[in-house]
Formats: sequence, C-alpha cells, structure tokens
Amino acid sequence: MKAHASQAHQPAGRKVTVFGAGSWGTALALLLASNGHAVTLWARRAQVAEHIRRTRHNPTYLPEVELPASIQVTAELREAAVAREVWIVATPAQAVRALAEQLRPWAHPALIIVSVAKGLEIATLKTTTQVLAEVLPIVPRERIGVLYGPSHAEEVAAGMPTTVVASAPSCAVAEEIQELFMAPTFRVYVNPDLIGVEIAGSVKNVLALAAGMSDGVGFGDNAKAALITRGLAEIQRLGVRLGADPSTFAGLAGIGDLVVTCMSRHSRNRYVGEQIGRGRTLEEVQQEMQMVAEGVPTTAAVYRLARELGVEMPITEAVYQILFEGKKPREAVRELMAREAKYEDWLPRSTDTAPPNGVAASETTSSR
Ligand SMILES: NC(=O)C1=CN([C@@H]2O[C@H](COP(=O)(O)OP(=O)(O)OC[C@H]3O[C@@H](n4cnc5c(N)ncnc54)[C@H](O)[C@@H]3O)[C@@H](O)[C@H]2O)C=CC1
Ligand SMILES: O=C(CO)COP(=O)(O)O
Repeated sequence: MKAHASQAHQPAGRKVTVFGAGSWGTALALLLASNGHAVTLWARRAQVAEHIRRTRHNPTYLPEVELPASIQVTAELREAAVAREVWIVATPAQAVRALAEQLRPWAHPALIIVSVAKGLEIATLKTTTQVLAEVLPIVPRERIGVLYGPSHAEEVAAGMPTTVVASAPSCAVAEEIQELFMAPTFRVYVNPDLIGVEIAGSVKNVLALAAGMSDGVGFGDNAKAALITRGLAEIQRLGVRLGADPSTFAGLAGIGDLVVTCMSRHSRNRYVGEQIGRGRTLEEVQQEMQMVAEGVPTTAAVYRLARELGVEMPITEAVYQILFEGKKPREAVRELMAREAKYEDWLPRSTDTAPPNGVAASETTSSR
C-alpha cells in the first residue's frame, strides 16, 4: 500500500467527469480540479449547466461555492463522457442504472468508474457498483469502485479536514482512486473490502433516519448512542452475511460514516428522520426538500434484503414500519426496548460465559 501521509500532492492531470451536479458532485468536482485534474461536471438540466457556466456558482447546491473556470460544465452526455479516463457517478443511487444505460456508448475497458452514490437499488437490491458492472460489462469489474466514508459536501467544499475510503475489487485500482482524490485536507485510505464498504455506506443512512427520529421525538444522547451502536451491529450482520470483512465496520466507511450521519447538522437523512419524529409525514418532508435522502429508498431495499437473507435488523425494521406503515416512532421505540433480553452480540464468547438459562443468547453469531 502506498504511504501518502508525508507526500506533497502531485497533480495527476487525469481526464475526469463527475456525473451529477448536486451537493456531492459539485464538492468533488471542486476537489478534483484543485488536484490538477481536467474536470467536467455533468448536470442533468441544461439550464443548471448554463447557469454554472455563466456565474461559476451552482444555483441550488452549495451556491456559495465558486467553481473555477477550469471545470467544464455541460448537460450533454456525449460531451461529458467521451474519451475520459475516470467517471465519477454522483447521482442518487436509484438513478445510477438509467444513467449508466445512457452512458454505454462511451464506456471502454481502460475506464475507471467511481460510484459515490450511497444506497441499494430497490428493484434488484444491488449495490451501485453491482448495477454499474451489470450495465457496463465492457468495463472490467475490478475497475469499478467507490469513494465512501464520513464526508459531508458542505465541509469538503469548505476545505475542512475529511477522511474517506477508496475501495475496488483490485487494490491497484483502489490506489488509483486514492491518488486521484488525495489532497491536503482530504485524506483517502484504501479498503479492499468493496461489499463491506458499500453495505456500510448505504445502510448507515437508514440508521441516520432512526437517529433523526430519536432527536425529533425529544430523546437524548443515550438513545442516540444506543442507535449508533446497535445500528452498527445490524449493519455488520447484514454485511458479513453478504461476505464482508467484519473489521470494515470499525473503519471510516462503517462507524465513521454512521457517526457523522447520525450526528451532523448537514445530514439530510437525519433531518428527514427528525421531521418525522416531530410528527410530520414523509411525503410532506420530501416534497419541500430539494435534496435526496437516500435512506428512504434504501430502507425499503434493506428491509427486503434482510428478510430474504434471514438477517435480524430490528432497528431497520422499525424505520421501515414508521416510514411506510404508519407506525408512530414512540411505539417503535417501546417495542425495541421490550425485545427479549440478550447478550451483547459482538463480545468474544467463551465456554465459561455461556448464557445462563432463561436469558436468550443473541442469534447473531450463527448469522455471521
Ligand atoms: N451530500 C453529501 O454530503 C454526500 C452525498 N453522498 C451521496 O451522493 C449521492 C448524491 O448526493 P447529493 O449530491 O448530496 O444529492 P443532491 O440531492 O444534492 O443532488 C442530487 C443530484 O442528482 C441529480 N439527479 C436527481 N435525480 C436524477 C436522475 N434521475 N438522473 C440524473 N441525475 C439526477 C439532481 O439533479 C442533483 O443534481 C447520494 O447517493 C448521496 O448519498 C455521499 C457522500 C456525501
Ligand atoms: O453520506 C453522507 C456523509 O458521509 C451524507 O449524508 P446525508 O445524505 O444524510 O446528508
């Protein structure tokens, strides 16, 4: 693995396109341009691209951020996609398949694709790199990775210190992604456990909704700590069932992103949860938001996936019932607290600490 910590940044000057001019696409385009890459930012709407070209500001997302003239901005897919070395996919997760289908004519075997969209596709329960690999088979699977981790766009755009994880099936490709983004205020680690990183980064949004609901209802720090800790346990159970390395969940993509999303004032998922906790409906909250809260569709996907795989995810189940079945948050918490007594499920077990009769041991060891 390369040691970047003490290296001065070396601009690599690669031809990169960021697809999606929302908050994250805008912040990453800025970061990549300041790293010396030749950056194109693709916006879905022509008038948005035109506005950014004219004013160098995105009218809707991070409007205070000035985008340098070196960033080419377009709404034309061909112009954005053709003859590029790297594509960054920064749309909502549910839009990745349709975008990839449109991009097919310009994909090539030397391309690297980096998904920064966090979520699972509702229709197929696939991660975004699985969707991209399926739609773009000309790009070798090992060249499709992610950049995930605790990274709110507002802070990245303001140059505040941020650390994330680059992951891909090939470590060499993950290191290329690392090198692309690594900057004085943006430190990138490599984690080769792609499925673990993707599950961690996607499912934490469900738990951020739960954390927001807890805030909205008026619960305190104890409840938030419980949601983060027990939430991580259920994210890890799902990830490990899908083949992830358990240690990924103790890293930046796991506990790191879960903590920031459950705690941050910038988190859209936490915000949506908070509004619902205060008694508003999901429809009301989503209607007034211009931004995506990935946890909402991902809750539906994870709920189904967990059932299909027989993985116990009680908090996710509660969030699903609140979002889609009208359950009241307080009622869901009452039910979570009244679950059977258990052993905490990721402590090392030894024969002389076997659970006493009458206290149910967690099932999670067997589901790992
Ligand atoms: N905002 C953040 O701090 C971070 C966001 N992410 C992830 O990045 C992805 C994008 O998020 P944001 O940029 O924050 O969202 P956003 O809500 O700020 O912007 C979404 C962008 O996607 C575009 N879009 C919406 N539907 C589309 C479609 N069907 N086809 C093409 N484009 C479409 C919108 O026009 C907008 O430009 C999400 O998966 C999010 O979880 C990841 C890390 C940080
Ligand atoms: O993924 C994120 C931070 O790492 C962004 O979270 P929100 O979508 O909840 O704002």
